[in-house]
Amino acid sequence: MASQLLFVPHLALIPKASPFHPSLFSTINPSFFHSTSAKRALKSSSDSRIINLKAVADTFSEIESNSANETTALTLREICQGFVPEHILHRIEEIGFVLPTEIQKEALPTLFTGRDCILHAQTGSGKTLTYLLHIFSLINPQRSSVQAVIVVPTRELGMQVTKVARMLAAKSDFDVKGCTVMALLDGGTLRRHKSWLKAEPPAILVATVASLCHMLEKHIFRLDSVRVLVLDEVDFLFYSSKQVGSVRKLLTSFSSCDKRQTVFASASIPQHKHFVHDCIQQKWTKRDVVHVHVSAIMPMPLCLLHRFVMCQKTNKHQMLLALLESDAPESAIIFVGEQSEKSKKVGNDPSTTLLMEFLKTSYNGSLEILLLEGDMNFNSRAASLTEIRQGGGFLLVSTDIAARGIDLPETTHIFNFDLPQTATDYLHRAGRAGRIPFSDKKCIVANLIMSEERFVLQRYENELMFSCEELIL
Ligand SMILES: Nc1ncnc2c1ncn2[C@@H]1O[C@H](COP(=O)(O)OP(=O)(O)OP(=O)(O)O)[C@@H](O)[C@H]1O
Repeated sequence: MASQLLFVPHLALIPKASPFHPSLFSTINPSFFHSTSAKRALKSSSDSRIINLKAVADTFSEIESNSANETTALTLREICQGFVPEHILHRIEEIGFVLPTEIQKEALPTLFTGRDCILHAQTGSGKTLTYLLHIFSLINPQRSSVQAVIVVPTRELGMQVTKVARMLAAKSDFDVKGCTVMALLDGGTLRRHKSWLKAEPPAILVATVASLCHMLEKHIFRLDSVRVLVLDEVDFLFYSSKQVGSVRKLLTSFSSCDKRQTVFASASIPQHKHFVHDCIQQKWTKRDVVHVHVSAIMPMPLCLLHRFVMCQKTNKHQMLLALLESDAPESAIIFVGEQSEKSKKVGNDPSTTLLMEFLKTSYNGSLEILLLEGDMNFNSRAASLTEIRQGGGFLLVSTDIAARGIDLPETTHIFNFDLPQTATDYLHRAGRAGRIPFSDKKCIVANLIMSEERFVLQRYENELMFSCEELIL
């Protein structure tokens, strides 16, 4: 570590509370500091005692891309060869996944050794493909049993993961037995799934916790045959009061299975050292669990530009309209806060309804206006997402239900019509944009805030190490 800091002596002058204190650099791979571009970039700022946040971010962005060019890049095929079946490798290349993202490069070799893993990397960094490729390396399609279970917090994320798994497993020209994937999600018809699980168990099960636990309690299937259990958005599952009890029970049951491997994934794992410690203590993971932490000092993707506009409660709708007109997004998600119980009780309309009505009468742009919120029935929720995925630009008004895991790569703008409740929520909402790996395209996160909320946003900026620029309309 000392040799790494030789290149950045000025960093020692930064106050300890700063997000750029040298201690934070301990997570960077040492080879990174020895690259020519890193030396050049860090040297050029060595006179300055005041590190501008944006300048450091830009420097890192440049260093990251330069150092990527300097090292000989292994392809995904080269990393997976000998582990993942040929027809899957062929399929990923057909889809266009040739180079690995950072988390794929770092985590796949560890996953292939059979060790438990925590995949901790930015939103949109390709964690789904990471754990799916590993699952395909383990599955024996000849065996009639559930061999991998992926637990997700919402039906929408479950549908998306199922779709990706099926797309990879789809038979190509190769003469191979397909690998079946079942979605066991809240709101589905469990009776049909019960018979299917018993008669012809799928190799991969993508499930929400409640539905999965129901099947386990009714002895419709057992965990014994499961080789790998993935918990996607693991911090959300643990923080959700409705789901945490079942999640703990599931992990405890799985801990007694032979030949088990447990994988956790998320872009945010608050207090991750405690989390890892707890997992080992509770035997939810083995002692040699690996925490693969990519972009540890920059949790927010650098392709996102953050802005805020000051407004009054009474002119928020007009301000949003002005932003939509000036920015002309290709596709956008507008996040609105959940309606409080108190507001429901007195019979107020939810903010989502009011905003939808406003946009339908006032917005003259070409984007299709759609709604996604928890109170809608499952069919309407699915219909909204299907419509979005059929192509064409969209303006999706949503609560935090769309904040986790949903992958709509065409999203160029995020509007926080209401500020999220926590910095973690901000990270996941913002991360619905900028989801095309290896792309140079910048996306916008715009916050509509009242003056008294400025300090809240400032707190998120400090915690997540990004900077937000004021926009005067
Ligand atoms: N190697 C790759 N090359 C190109 N694109 C990729 C690659 N791996 C994944 N992607 C694409 O990147 C996008 C984001 O991937 P994914 O949904 O897995 O992100 P994530 O890390 O799970 O994000 P989040 O934390 O927000 O859930 C997807 O559209 C996926 O198809």
